[in-house]
Amino acid sequence: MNKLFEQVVFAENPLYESIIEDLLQNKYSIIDGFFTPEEVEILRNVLVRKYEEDQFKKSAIGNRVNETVEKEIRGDFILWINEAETGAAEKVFFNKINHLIEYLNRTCFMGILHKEFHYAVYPEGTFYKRHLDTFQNDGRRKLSVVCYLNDETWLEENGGELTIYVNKNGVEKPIDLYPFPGRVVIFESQELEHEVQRVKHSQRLSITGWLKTR
Ligand SMILES: O=C(O)CCC(=O)C(=O)O
Ligand SMILES: [Fe+2]
Repeated sequence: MNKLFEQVVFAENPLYESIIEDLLQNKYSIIDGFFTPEEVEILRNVLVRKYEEDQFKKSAIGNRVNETVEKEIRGDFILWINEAETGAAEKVFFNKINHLIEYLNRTCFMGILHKEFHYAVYPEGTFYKRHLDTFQNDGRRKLSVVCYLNDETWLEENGGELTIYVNKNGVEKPIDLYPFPGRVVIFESQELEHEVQRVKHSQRLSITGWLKTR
């Protein structure tokens, strides 16, 4: 193949194409197995270690500058991840995320220029009431990305479903998604209200983040 042509030709990625299709049609996409069981286990171990080292803090409402802790609204504990200071496990995480971002920007001109991710732990009894992610004073949030790091023994009875409220022909329909390991849920931050149902047993582990425009 001639050199110039090689640069222009761009391999279509069926997984990413299905994500884009879902986002265009439904404003959300569910990708089971986005992270392999091995990747999930490594990320979970890092999360648990940092949590046990007390590196997490009580989540707050508002933006990073102007935040207040509201237990009635959300009860999770979070730790922001600095991409520049990541270990091996998080590098694998960001490689996958960056690859997806590159594809979105290239094929859909999405204009994702920034991202921010945090680990989250929802201890037993906690939840996150219905909200829109842009209420946190951040209109640049374009796509919300949630990656579940629970282990294989996670049961539906544990609760902690992510409920997203979709609107079909003017009728609201709640969709409950279980936080199974390896599952990633992506949705339009400005469009879809959602909540995390109360965790009834165990603790619910995840990485949540936002892909942001300028
Ligand atoms: O963990 C989830 O499923 C969603 C978390 C969430 O809505 C948030 O952190 O804004
Ligand atoms: Fe949210």
